[in-house]
Amino acid sequence: MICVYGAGSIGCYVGGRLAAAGVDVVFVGRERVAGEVRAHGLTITDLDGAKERIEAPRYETTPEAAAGADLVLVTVKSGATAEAADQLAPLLRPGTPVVSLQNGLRNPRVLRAGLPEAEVVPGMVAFNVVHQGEGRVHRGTDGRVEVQAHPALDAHLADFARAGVPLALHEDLVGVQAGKLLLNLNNPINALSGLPLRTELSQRAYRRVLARAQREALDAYRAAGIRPAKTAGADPRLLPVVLGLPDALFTRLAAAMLAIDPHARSSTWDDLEAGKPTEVDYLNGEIAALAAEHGTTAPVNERLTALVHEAERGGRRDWSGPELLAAIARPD
Ligand SMILES: NC(=O)C1=CN([C@@H]2O[C@H](COP(=O)(O)OP(=O)(O)OC[C@H]3O[C@@H](n4cnc5c(N)ncnc54)[C@H](OP(=O)(O)O)[C@@H]3O)[C@@H](O)[C@H]2O)C=CC1
Ligand SMILES: CC(C)(CO)C(=O)C(=O)O
Repeated sequence: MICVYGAGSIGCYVGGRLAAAGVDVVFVGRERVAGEVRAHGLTITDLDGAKERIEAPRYETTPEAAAGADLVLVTVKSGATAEAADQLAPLLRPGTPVVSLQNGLRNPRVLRAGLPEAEVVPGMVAFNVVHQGEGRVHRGTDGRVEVQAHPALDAHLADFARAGVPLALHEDLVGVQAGKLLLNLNNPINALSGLPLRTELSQRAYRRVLARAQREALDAYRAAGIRPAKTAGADPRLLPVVLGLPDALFTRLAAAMLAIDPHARSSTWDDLEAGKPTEVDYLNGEIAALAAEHGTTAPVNERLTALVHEAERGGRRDWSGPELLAAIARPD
């Protein structure tokens, strides 16, 4: 049995694809989602027009449903990882593979600390998923599920491939996570803009904010000896340059970056919209922390983190690009 622990957008999508392919999946999550799934089943769609239905998925709301799982996919937001590990620790057999399918850099470390007897495997989801209510989850971009190669996963690879969510294996995921984080530095910008991702990224002023956040991240990575992998098909060092191009040129040269469902938004926007704390401390906040650890600073990422915390407390979520560009240039 595969357990999806923290089944929201990503968990329902990946677990739903597996369940639709006949894999034995148990979803563990909140009553809010369980109620939807009980009433409507689970419907999985994507930007290519695919649609799958799971009439009666097994969606449970207590940790005990994870007991004895052969594989656990952790899909809680980063702030809930330590709690998830504490809940899973007494329930899993030693050696159970536990894959973190989360953004940021530090979740695998947190899981290892809380689950010393499990085989924790770093992973990452490169595509966007929107939870549309009534048990519907929609993949709004292309992208793969990336994981670190581990023998404990071998028995499951065929299931993921058959389900249409093949695991892309890497010898070392740190560079892949660091590359993905460069894209996730856009999460607060998107959330603060109040716009869908495609509309936001089509505007140069927002992209210039992102480019600045990425330059700080690249400096912090260099100081920390982290080599980010190719991201969105590009050398990470070129990303800020491409983002800074005028709109007409960007639209032509970086069409792949705009191949996003017109309604898709960042998971940080989802959290603000739902009135929940965001993951920003594990995204832009992680870059600020990494910079500080290595004796430099990342003021743009610090400022974006602070603005998202203000938004969590009811602050503005309708920043225009030029306003945001001015705000990151200004000290607090
Ligand atoms: N959504 C997206 O497009 C993408 C997201 N990601 C990453 O994937 C990860 C998951 O994101 P996403 O699916 O959007 O998050 P969601 O908030 O949609 O889903 C996580 C779910 O887990 C629940 N949860 C939290 N703690 C527990 C617990 N201890 N036991 C059971 N359930 C729990 C949450 O409930 P509650 O909210 O009540 O705490 C929530 O329903 C994040 O790291 C995110 O950054 C990566 C790529 C794209
Ligand atoms: C796919 C992407 C980059 C979309 O913003 C994401 O990871 C998120 O929303 O958290």
